[in-house]
Amino acid sequence: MTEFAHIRTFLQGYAENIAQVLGLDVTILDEQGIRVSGTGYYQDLIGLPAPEGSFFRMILQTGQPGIIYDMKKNESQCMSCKFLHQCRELATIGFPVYKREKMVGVIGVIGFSPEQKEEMVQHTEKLMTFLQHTSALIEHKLLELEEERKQGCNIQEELPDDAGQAVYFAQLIGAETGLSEVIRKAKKVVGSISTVLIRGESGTGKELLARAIHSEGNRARHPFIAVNCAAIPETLLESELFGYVGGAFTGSRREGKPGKFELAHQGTIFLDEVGDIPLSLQPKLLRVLQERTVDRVGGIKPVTVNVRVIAATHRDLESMVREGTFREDLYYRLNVIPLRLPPLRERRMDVPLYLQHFLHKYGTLLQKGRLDIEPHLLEHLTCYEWPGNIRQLENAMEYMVNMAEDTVIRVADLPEYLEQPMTLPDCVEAQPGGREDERAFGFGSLEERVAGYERRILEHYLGSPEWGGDKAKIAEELQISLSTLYRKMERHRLD
Ligand SMILES: Nc1ncnc2c1ncn2[C@@H]1O[C@H](COP(=O)(O)OP(=O)(O)OP(=O)(O)O)[C@@H](O)[C@H]1O
Repeated sequence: MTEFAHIRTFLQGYAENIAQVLGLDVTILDEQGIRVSGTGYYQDLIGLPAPEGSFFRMILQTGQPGIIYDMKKNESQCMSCKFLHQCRELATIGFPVYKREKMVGVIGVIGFSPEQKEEMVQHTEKLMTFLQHTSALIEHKLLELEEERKQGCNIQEELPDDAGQAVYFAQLIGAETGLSEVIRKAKKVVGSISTVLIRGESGTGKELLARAIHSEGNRARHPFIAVNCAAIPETLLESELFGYVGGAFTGSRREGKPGKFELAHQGTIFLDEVGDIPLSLQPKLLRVLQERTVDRVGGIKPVTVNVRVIAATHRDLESMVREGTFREDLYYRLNVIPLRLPPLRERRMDVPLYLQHFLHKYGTLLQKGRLDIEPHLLEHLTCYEWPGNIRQLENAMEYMVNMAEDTVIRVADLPEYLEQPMTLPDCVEAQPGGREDERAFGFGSLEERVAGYERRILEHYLGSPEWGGDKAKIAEELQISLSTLYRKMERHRLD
């Protein structure tokens, strides 16, 4: 774990304040060259490594502050940075951050416009002094944290690595379009203790929204603890959530262990997939929500916790209540502030924004530079249903950027399961600019279009109740052998 792991929220907040006051962009890298905070252009790249050979990496190697006015005229300083020729930075000043003489990161201010550059040239000395002070302040913060730990606040030691990962509403793509309504509501409750229930299909950004509510509220300095209730075996979930006292059961730690509610003290607990909490544990969760006290397994003394609860689920809790698999009282206790994240297919106008965002992200991460998507492919990706929502779209873009042979993403770079949108004439029709021949025949090479058509035929027969999934009969109807049918099904990943 790097030194900055526990102060990411602090660093991002600090970077944003500096950027606002100076009118320049700010970025901070940790000792491994990972961008832990950034504003403007660099905000999208938080969490990603800075390119090898870049100016800030050089500062991490030499430990010396540095200034560059016009990267392209200073190739020696930017060494072998793969991004040199796409670099839009006109002026950069970087300063190392130390903790007791050990370098732990680098902070920099950047100008992208000629006016910003001019400002930086005029005030180089002042900016350098300012960064020096900022670097000292970050060191002070790290030492303070170390001191707190020494004083026995060992809860911090147990926090997962991502507990401090700050997310801001402005970072959510779609914040000004398809998500504006839900974000408007969420912003109203950032400072409240009331329980929030986020609904939405898998991959719609429920955890990201929960993190933004935490990061922009008054608990941001304290932990955000995420628990996926569906991923933890039922037998362990109770002790994971509520902790246990020493010797509570065979194999338990002698000194006992705090549960996630205790770890989240003063911060936020995110109960993901809350609909999967077994009925047997629901009364205990209800008690925490009502009384804000936790009973450790095997314990007799309740522990008071000050925790904001944000829960999320893709399940239909109302039906579960009717069926008796989810307690009604718990449902009402959770559903105080309901927020719904719409699936991508309900906000197609946002899809191009996500495509561009992930193109930029993976273009940078995979050191491929600036990439574009063929215009008609962009249209068809916008048409696709994206059942896995943003997560699926992100993975697809990562695949396509890997496959791209030059600076343009083409049909040939699509993952196989995405060949489907090429055969969605309705969607093309719905798109302004969809050409008549595309509406009739899909798009891509002849082979790709025929394959798409074949897939639709197979899907129809295999899915139709009339044929009842009887492959021998379907093969006969299509006048192919059974083994050919299986081969084609495998090719199209149908089963
Ligand atoms: N609005 C958004 N802007 C940018 N990226 C997003 C957005 N929403 C989601 N993502 C990205 O999509 C992925 C899935 O998001 P997240 O884990 O928050 O979804 P989820 O609804 O909690 O999924 P699940 O229900 O499967 O746990 C993450 O990589 C996240 O960073």
